[in-house]
Amino acid sequence: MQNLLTSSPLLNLSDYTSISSLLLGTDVPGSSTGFVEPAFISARPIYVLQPQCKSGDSVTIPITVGSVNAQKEIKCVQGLPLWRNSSITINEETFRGYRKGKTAKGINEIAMGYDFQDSNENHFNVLTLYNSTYENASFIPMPFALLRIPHSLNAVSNAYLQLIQGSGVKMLLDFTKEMPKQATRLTFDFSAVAGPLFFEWVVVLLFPKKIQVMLTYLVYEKQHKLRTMMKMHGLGDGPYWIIYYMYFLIFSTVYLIVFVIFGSIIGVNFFKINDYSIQFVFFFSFINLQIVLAFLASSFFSKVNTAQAIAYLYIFGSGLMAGYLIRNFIEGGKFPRHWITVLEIIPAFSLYRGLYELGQYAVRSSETGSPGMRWSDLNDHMNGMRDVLIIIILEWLVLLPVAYYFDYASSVGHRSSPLSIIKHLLKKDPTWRRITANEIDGKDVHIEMEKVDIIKEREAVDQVLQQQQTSGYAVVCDDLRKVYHGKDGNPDKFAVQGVSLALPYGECLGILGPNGAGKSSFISMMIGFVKPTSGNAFVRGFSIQNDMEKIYSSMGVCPQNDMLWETLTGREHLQFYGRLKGLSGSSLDLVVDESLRSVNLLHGGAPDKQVKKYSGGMRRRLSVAISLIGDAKVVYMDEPSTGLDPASRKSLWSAVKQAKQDRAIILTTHSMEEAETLCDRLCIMVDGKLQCIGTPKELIARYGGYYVLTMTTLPEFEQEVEDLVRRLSPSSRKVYHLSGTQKHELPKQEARISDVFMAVESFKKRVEVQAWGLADTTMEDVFVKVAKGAQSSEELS
Ligand SMILES: Nc1ncnc2c1ncn2[C@@H]1O[C@H](COP(=O)(O)OP(=O)(O)OP(=O)(O)O)[C@@H](O)[C@H]1O
Repeated sequence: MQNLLTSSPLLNLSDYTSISSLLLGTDVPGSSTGFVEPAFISARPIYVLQPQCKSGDSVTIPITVGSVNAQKEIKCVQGLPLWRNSSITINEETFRGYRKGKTAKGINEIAMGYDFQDSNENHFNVLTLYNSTYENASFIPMPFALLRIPHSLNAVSNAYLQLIQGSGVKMLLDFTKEMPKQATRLTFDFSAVAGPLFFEWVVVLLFPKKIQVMLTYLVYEKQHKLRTMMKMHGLGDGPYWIIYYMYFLIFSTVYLIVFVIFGSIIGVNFFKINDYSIQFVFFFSFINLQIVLAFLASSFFSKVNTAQAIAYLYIFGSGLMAGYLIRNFIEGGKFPRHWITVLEIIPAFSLYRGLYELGQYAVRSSETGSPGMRWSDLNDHMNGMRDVLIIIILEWLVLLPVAYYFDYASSVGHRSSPLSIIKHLLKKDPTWRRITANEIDGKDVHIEMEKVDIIKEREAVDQVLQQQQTSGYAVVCDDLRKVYHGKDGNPDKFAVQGVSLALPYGECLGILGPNGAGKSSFISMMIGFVKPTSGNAFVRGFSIQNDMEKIYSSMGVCPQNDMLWETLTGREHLQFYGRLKGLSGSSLDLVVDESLRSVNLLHGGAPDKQVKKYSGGMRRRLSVAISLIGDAKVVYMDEPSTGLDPASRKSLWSAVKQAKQDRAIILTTHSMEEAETLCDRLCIMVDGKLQCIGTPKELIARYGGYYVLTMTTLPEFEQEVEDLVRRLSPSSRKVYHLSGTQKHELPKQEARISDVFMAVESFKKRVEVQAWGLADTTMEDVFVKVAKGAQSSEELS
C-alpha cells in the first residue's frame, strides 16, 4: 500500500478491486503499512479497499474499533458491502488520536478519510474527510503531504470509475487543481482587525502596572494597614508617593517601549507607520494619568476586592462605551466636535480616541501607502490627537495634587474620609478643635469620684502642661477620650474616657484591663490609627492631633494584629524598617541579626522564610522585633506575647527588658506575670477609665492588704471553717465557695501568719482538712478586685 501510494502522484486506486471507507494516517495500531488502515466507518454499506483483492479472495485486514485492535479475515466481494459499522465508530476512529491524556507520540492522526456511503454501480456518493492540521506530513508521500480537497476528490473519482468500469479505465481528467491566483503578500493589519478597543484593553489590562494592579497594591497596603505600619516607622507620605510613583512609572514605561518595538518588529502598521515620538508622548502621558487615577481611587477604597471589581468594571465598561460613542460620534458625523472633546475628559475615552486616530493612519497607510501620523498632522482639525494630548496632560496636572491631597488626608495620622474632607472644606467645620467631656454629642458624661493615684497622676499632667514641659516626657496624655458613634440605632460607645498620664523616658508602663476595657483604643489613638474624640496627647512634646508625622520618626509599634507582607521574609521586613529608621550597610545587617536573635528568629532558616510560612508565634515575635528596631524612643506594644509559648515569651521579655533602658514603652497585656516582669508602673483600665496607677508593689499594697486563706473539707464542715476564719479575722470576706472549698480574704491588720498557722493546726485535729493554703495577695487578685469593683460601681451608677 505504501509503495502504491508512493509511486503515484495521486491516489490511484486502479489496483483495488473494491472500495470502502478509507482512512490514511500514521502509527495505526495493527496496521502493517504504518499509515493506511481500512476502517469501518458507516452504518451504511461500505466497501473495503484492498490491493489485488479479487472476488472470492480472502484478505486479512486490521480492524481498530475504539481501543480494540484485531484482525479480520474477510472475503472480497466486488461491489458488495463487507462490513457494517455505526457512525459512532466513525467518530471513534477519526478522533481516536486526539483523546485527552494521549501523548503527542501516541496520537494516531488520520490524514484523510473517505466514506463511500451508499455508493454502488449506479450511484457515487463520497464523503471526503480531510485533516488540514495534519502534523506528520513527513511520513506521508509528498503528494499527500500537500493534499488538498480537489486532489483527494479526483483520486476517489478515479477509483470509483475503475471500480465500475474496470481497472483499465482512466479518467481523462487527471486531477483537479485549486484555481491559480496571483501571488499576494499576506498583510495582517492588527489595528484594522482588532480596532482601537483591543489596544485600549491591551494598554489598560496588559501593562504590568495597569491601573487595577496599581490600585490593588495601594489598597492592599491600606487594607492590611501596611501603609500605616510604614508610616508609623517613619516613611512619610511624600517619600511613599515618590517611591510608588516612580516604581509604577518605570515599569510601565519600559513595557511601553518594548510593546512598541515588538509591534514594529512584527510589522504591525499601527506602530510602524506612526511617528514614534507621538506614540511615546501619547502613551507616556496616559501612563502618568493612570498612576494618578490609581492613587486617587485608592483613597476611596479600603478593601482590595471591591477596588478590583470596580476597576475591572470601569475598564471594560468605559472601553466599550468609548468604542461605541466615540466611533459613532466621529464616523456618524452627526455630533458637534466639542461633544467629543467633552467625552474625552473621561480618561478611557481620551485613550480610545488617541488609539482610534493612530489606527486610522495605520489603516489608510496599508490601503493607500500613505505615511502614518506626523506631528504636522496634529494641525489638521479632523485629527483628534492634539485635543487628546492636551486633555490628558491637563488632567494629569490637575489630578496630581488632588490625588495627593486626598491620599494624604485619608492616610493614618490625618484620617478622615475624602467625603468628610469635602464637607469640612465646604462648611469650614472646626472638626479638629478640642471639646470637653460633657460636650461629646451633648451627652452628660458621668464623672465619678476618682482614686487618689489617678487624681495625683492628673495633677502631674496638669503641671507638665502648665509649665509647657511636655517635651521632657516621652508621653503625656491629657484627658484623652474616644467615642465610637453607634450606627443603626446602637448607642455610642465610650471606649476611652479621660485618660491622663505622664510617662518619663526609660519607663515601661503596663496597661491591664478586661476585654473591651479600651486598651487597644487608647493605643490606636496614640499611634494615629484613630483620631481622639477629645483631649490630646504629646509624644516627646509633639501633639498627636497635629504632629503625628513628627512623632512617627521616633516611634515603634507592635500592633495587636500583625501587619506584615506575606511574601517578604523576616529579615527583609527588618531591613526595610531598619532603613526607614536611617540604618544602612553593615550596621543595618548587625542590627537586623541582633533583632532576629533577640526574638529567637535567627536560627532554623527563620530569617529567610517568607512570612506566609511563619507560625502565629513567629509573626508575633517578628512584629515585636520590628517595633524595637532602630532608635524608636517611644514604643507601643499591644499584647506582645499573645500566642507565644513559654520559652519564646521568656526570650521576648528579655528583649523588651533590654530595649527599655533608654526609651519609654507602653504595653497592654492580659498576663499579670508579664506585667510584673516588664513594667515599672501598671495601670488598670475598666470601661475606658483608669482605675489605678502605680508600681506593682504599690498596687498590691494598696489594693491587696489581705491574705487569702483557701481550705478544702467535706461539705458538712463548711460552717466550721467559716467560724474558724471569723475567729481569726472578724472582718474577713468570703470570696469563693464550691462544694467544700472556700476562699477567704483576711485583712493583714487582723490576721498574723503565725496565728493562722496555729489555728489551722488545732482545727485539723477536730476536722478532716483535705487541703489548705495561705497566700499573700497577687497582682491577679488586685486586678480581679479592681475590675470587679469598677464594674459594680458602674452598674450602681
Ligand atoms: N471601631 C469601633 N467601633 C465601635 N466600637 C468599637 C470599635 N473599636 C472598639 N470598640 C469598642 O470599644 C470598646 C473598647 O474596645 P478595645 O478594643 O479598645 O478594648 P480592649 O481593652 O483593647 O479589648 P481586648 O483586651 O479584648 O483587646 C469595646 O466595647 C469595643 O467593642
